[in-house]
Amino acid sequence: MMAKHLVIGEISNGAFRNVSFEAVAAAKMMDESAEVVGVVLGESVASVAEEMVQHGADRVLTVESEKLKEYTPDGYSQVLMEIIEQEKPDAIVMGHTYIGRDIAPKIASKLGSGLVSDAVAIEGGSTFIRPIYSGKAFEKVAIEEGLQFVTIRPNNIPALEKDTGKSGNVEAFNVEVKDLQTIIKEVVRNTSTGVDLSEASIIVSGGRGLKSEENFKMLEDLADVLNGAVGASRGACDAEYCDYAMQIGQTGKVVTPDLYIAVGLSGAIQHVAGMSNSKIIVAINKDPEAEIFQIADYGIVGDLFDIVPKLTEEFKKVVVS
Ligand SMILES: Cc1cc2nc3c(=O)[nH]c(=O)nc-3n(C[C@H](O)[C@H](O)[C@H](O)COP(=O)(O)OP(=O)(O)OC[C@H]3O[C@@H](n4cnc5c(N)ncnc54)[C@H](O)[C@@H]3O)c2cc1C
Repeated sequence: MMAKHLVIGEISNGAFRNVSFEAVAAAKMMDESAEVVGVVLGESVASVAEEMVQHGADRVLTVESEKLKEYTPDGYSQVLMEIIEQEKPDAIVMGHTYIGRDIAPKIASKLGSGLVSDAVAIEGGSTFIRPIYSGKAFEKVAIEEGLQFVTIRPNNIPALEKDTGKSGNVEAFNVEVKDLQTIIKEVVRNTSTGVDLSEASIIVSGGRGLKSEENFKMLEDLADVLNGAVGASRGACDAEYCDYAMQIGQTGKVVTPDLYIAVGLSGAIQHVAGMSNSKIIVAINKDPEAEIFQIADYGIVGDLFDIVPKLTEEFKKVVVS
């Protein structure tokens, strides 16, 4: 019998987070012949749900309710449990985002299943590779029987190419959302650029070497040219040069962009824990002994106040936006 893989999509600001499509690709990698069923919860999500089909899902179930406008653990777990009970999937895949990190263990415990969290690659369909010890090592976890429940780290498993010719196969799943124990009254979004840090393919990250909040603008200019996002070390956040929402590291966000440009930050172990799996790391630091150079693919030793504006100007000449 054909296996069924449920992929829980995520909407942010009215559009899918890219990890939703990466999760569809992961579900296919786990079993190419499986039926992949997308799930989207939210207030008015039916209009965008088709995009999951265009990225490889066979069909998509939507649940629309004012109560699901913002993520709440009780609202989501109640609805997802009903869908899981009805659909009886062989696997569940979702992003290792703040929602995935919160809801996946709750649902796994309700189902009495295991959970592989934060997978960055899949081998042979049922062996998952995940970082351990703050990214210093990787472990392989094989699921031998029962439900395969996995969260995947954004930006690691490539999404399938979008086929805009595909359409249909979006169904409303009827479920009454019970009264919530948590009511979200307001969401204050505090990000420096339009690009989501955890999904950005290019990140320009600054440290205490920037010396002031005004100087951080320099990084925004560089990030804008590259269509990237701006991140920071905790040193920069503690010094109030930028908001803690931008902190990368052990106690901040974990990122895996294609390009990470570390500017005026020393490369403390707690910072490296959040960015060492970036595909290419470029470090700019005036101290040739700075630890960041030990993990950098390319290093520029010099004064960031000279180098960053020059880089921005040079990239402006070659980057076609
Ligand atoms: C429990 C715990 C959790 C932590 N979690 C995190 C975390 O999640 N993320 C994190 O980042 N940190 C974290 N830290 C803090 C971490 O240990 C470091 O203190 C912090 O990362 C240092 O920030 P920094 O590199 O910006 O500052 P510094 O270490 O002060 O480095 C500044 C760098 O800028 C360079 N510089 C100065 N001026 C210039 C210039 N003009 N041009 C070029 N280079 C220049 C200097 O050479 C230096 O290397 C944590 C610490 C603890 C104890």
